[in-house]
Amino acid sequence: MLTNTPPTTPAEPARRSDGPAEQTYYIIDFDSTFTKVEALDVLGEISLAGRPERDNVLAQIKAITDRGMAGEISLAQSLSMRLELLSAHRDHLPALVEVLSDKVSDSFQRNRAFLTENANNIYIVSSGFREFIVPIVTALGVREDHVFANTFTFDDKGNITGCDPENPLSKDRGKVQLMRDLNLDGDVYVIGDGYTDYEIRESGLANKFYAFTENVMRPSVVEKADHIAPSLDDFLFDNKLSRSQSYPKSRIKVLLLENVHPVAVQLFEQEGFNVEIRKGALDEDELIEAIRDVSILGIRSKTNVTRRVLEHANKLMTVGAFCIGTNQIELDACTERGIAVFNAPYSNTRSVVELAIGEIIMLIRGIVPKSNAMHLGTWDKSAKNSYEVRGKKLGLVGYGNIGTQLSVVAEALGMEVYFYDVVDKLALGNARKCKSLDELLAIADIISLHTDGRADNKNLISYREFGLMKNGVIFLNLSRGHVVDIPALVDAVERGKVIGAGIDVFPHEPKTNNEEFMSALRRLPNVILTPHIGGSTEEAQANIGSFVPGKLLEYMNNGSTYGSVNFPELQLPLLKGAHRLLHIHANVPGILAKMNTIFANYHINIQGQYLKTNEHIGYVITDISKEYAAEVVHELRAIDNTIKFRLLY
Ligand SMILES: NC(=O)c1ccc[n+]([C@@H]2O[C@H](COP(=O)([O-])OP(=O)(O)OC[C@H]3O[C@@H](n4cnc5c(N)ncnc54)[C@H](O)[C@@H]3O)[C@@H](O)[C@H]2O)c1
Ligand SMILES: O=C(O)[C@H](O)COP(=O)(O)O
Repeated sequence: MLTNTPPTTPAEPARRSDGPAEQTYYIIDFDSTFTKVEALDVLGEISLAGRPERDNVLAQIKAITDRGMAGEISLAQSLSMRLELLSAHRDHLPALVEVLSDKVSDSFQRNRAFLTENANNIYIVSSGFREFIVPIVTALGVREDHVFANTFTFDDKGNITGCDPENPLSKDRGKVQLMRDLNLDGDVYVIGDGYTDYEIRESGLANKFYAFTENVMRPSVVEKADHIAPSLDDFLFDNKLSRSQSYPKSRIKVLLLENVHPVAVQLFEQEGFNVEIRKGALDEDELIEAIRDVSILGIRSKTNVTRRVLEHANKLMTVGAFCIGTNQIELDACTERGIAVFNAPYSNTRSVVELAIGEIIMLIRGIVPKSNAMHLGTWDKSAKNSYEVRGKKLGLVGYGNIGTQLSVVAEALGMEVYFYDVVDKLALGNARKCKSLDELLAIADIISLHTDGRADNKNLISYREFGLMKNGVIFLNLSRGHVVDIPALVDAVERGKVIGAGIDVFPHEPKTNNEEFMSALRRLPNVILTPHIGGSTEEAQANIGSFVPGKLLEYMNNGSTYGSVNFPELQLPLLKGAHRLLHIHANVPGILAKMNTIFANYHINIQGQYLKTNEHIGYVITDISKEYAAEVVHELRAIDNTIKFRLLY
């Protein structure tokens, strides 16, 4: 006997645009498929809260779940073992439903329309329990009488004692039995993460089994599947069903290098992208190998995205520098290929400023040699060559985001600030502008570099520049390694021209933490060496980890390029009730006219159109009504000088 009544008449045909068969039924599992979690694990967390044995019991419950899902123990065994451990009560169920309603799989949340539009053809078949499944799935449009699951048994005090033994779903191969009883007339597609879902296909009662891997990937299940569905979008795309994503994001690869913050990984995964992470940087050849099928690349300061790399990056649409500097990316080559580049221009500014201030104080007091000596047992209490920063002249080379913020904080400590920038910048507070680099170098007691990493800045500070500085100057470089000529700095330190230096960036930096740092600066006195950590604070990395994906996702989902370092900047309205055509082309005359001629020829109603160009490319976004001939897209792609074309809906 079934715990709920199967429909007595065949389900009505669903309203689908262009589905695979006349009558197709979708059989969907609940735990770890419809929701991200196993409900009995969550019930255990609730029912065992506050008990000393909680963690131990929860681990046992999870292990039993996994063994059951992988087909290692029978379903009946798995159910009864877990229920016995749970100590759950009827009163725990509302809390369970509340937790589960927040744990609906992201791709199911996104595709509610599929669930409601096809409600007559969708069945939930689960070894879970109706008591929590029905409220969750019906809220998203599934019919209550299409939910087939177990039911709990309770004692007279309301404790959960087990499950109704009459229900076929409580038994081994229960889903197979249920599908036999349902006797659906048409194609049957099963979507699930467990072995019991595959059993339906194995028994010949389904045409296809889709292993759903958005939440868990079970190798023993995946190897049996007709298809692997990393998300519901992927399943819908595969079956040409209406869906929320024009192209399933699970088929779009994101490669994140250099240990970017986990929040970034989470943001891309939440959106359904296929994310690969690597801890270190890659050299050119390694990146060429890794980038072939990548659409979104995330790097930090050590991965060079060269023209040669880009020649192998046929799918690449956008690059995110999870840092401030973009000198490691060949921006012109990206632009020519229609690849939009974004960075995080302010997220670690404060961290660099704080390190600079800290180092200035440490260096001017000679703390590093004093501390080193103390570690060797030497007590050298003296004020010689130890100074306050108050009243000292701080010279900033580069007065951008970091330079200006350092200027403000340094003034608060009583320093006199001088700056030199190639661009005419507004002086903040009492800071004084210098007319030339030479003027600044001659005036300052402490010199700190904050220029960007453009190629022209190579060896900006070399023998001549050190020669212009005061004797006994303090020197900091937290900008880019190539800005300082290292042999000249070594010479200046050895001659006592520079009596203290703080260096965070180097012309050659190790790719990973396992490589040795090689530099002529090693072992020089009163020189603080740090491994390019100016921006490496928890706060900065978390800020960058959410800021940059925000930009990349806006570009991918909406086409907006606001904040791009190489694309014409456009902040676009959200796409509603239209299809959005994104056309990137070389900036030559007449492209917009050609596009609009195509729209006119096909009588297309334009809902909105936006154009922006820079010296290299033009970017045209056109929102059009949903009904149009497929040839329109082909013709737009074929316009001369088209670099890239994308369709969003
Ligand atoms: N050490 C780290 O971990 C770390 C962290 C963040 C940023 N950075 C680096 O710090 C530097 C500054 O960052 P920002 O955010 O202030 O950049 P920014 O672009 O806001 O400012 C750079 C300024 O330097 C000026 N400039 C360029 N070349 C110059 C020159 N030759 N002489 C004088 N001025 C020149 C520019 O006009 C600009 O005003 C960048 O190189 C960035 O990559 C390092
Ligand atoms: O450009 C930057 O923001 C800094 O150089 C920091 O780079 P990182 O992310 O590689 O530490």
